[in-house]
Amino acid sequence: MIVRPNGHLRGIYSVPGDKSVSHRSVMFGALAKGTTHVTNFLTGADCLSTIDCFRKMGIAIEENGNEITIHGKGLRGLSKPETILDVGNSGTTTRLLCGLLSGQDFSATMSGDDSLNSRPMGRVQVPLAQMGAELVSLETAGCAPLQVNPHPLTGIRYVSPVASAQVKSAVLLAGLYAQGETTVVEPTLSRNHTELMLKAFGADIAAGVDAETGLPCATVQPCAELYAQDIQVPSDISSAAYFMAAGLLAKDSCLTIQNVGTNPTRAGMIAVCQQMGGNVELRNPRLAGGEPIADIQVSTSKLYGITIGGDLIPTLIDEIPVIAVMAAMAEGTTIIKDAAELKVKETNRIDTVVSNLKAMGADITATDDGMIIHGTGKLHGATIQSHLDHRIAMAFAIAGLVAEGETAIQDAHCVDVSFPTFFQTGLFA
Ligand SMILES: O=C(O)C1=C[C@@H](OP(=O)(O)O)[C@@H](O)[C@H](O)C1
Ligand SMILES: C=C(OP(=O)(O)O)C(=O)O
Repeated sequence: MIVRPNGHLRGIYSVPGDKSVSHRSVMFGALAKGTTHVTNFLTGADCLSTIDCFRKMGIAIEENGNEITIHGKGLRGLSKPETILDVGNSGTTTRLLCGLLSGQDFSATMSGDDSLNSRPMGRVQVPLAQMGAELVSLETAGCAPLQVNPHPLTGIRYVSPVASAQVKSAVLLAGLYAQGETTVVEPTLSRNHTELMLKAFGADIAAGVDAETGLPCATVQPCAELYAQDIQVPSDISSAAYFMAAGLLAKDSCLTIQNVGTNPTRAGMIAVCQQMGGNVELRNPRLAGGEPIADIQVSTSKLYGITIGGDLIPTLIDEIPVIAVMAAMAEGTTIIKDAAELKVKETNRIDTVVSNLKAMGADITATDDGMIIHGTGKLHGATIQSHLDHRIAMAFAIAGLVAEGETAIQDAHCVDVSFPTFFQTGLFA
């Protein structure tokens, strides 16, 4: 994909449904009694992998554009898949399924693409094994392909070393099937869609502060049954982030992104844009399907470097590649720290952001847990290696909009994972 400079970005844009909520709508809908209708479902490759896995476990799912209907079979209604479950590129599918499959009375095997099969699964294997689960890495220890064998589960209190919603969700989902209650404590609060949605589906689940550590925690009780819900998926703030960056950076621009989910565990991008000096306004804030949403208006702004770390990181972890692009175009130094989790995404995003921004002329250095960017306010076109990482392809397409000359994004089709229509949205000339 060749991207050329573009400006005067004006008007109202829509981005697809939230990836995290879309995955969970299929999973919880499949485990619920009754029929779950979902609107604004993300039809990206990752969520289609989740649909495919549940079809292989006997769940009927109808697709009609971005509306889907899931004919749930109840908490113990899944059947043994006849083939390997193909989890594609999706870490969320894999790790949440690790928890959920641990509670079934059949064996199942999951495998994904090269990127997925090299990502760490020990982070869910360890707590799930403490619950009694049996998850066997078939090729490389701590990685998929993974076979999950049936075994009775006991509730645990797990103090997670990482703020990861995927780890938290895997343990809580296994907890639905365990004897006794299950608590997950995390170092800082990660996205809480599992807690909110499981509660809506009828689970006995509560979030709070752990008395012993003072850290965020969630506790789930063993569950008899979940019940079908209608779900309106908010538009994905992680996808809206590219439009926010484009609207702030491109010349003479003022654009609005509609119906974006602004759940505080996801909304760090808004705070960062404002702290960098960006004109960002939330219009018409309201609730849709239990989640806060708003229309986000941004306009061309002079940006300044800031320090981003601590509790903010889990609320914008997937947006860091595009935040790094904003930092390169800003005045002053941006320090991104406490973000070592970037190393275990679809690529090592510290490396892929740093090497690609360097190729575009930025002054950027990798650190152990993030990066330091000395903003120069300019970038030049280059050939960008996406390494098949959708966030890298999209972040650098935005860089290409404001760089001098042409930018070529290699393997740009990988945007399909979370935003299939990205290059047709009107941002690109
Ligand atoms: O739970 C989820 O839906 C997700 C959690 C995050 O991963 P971690 O929980 O591993 O940080 C995020 O990067 C991913 O895109 C989606
Ligand atoms: C990290 C991501 O997703 P996952 O972990 O589900 O592959 C992402 O979408 O940026």
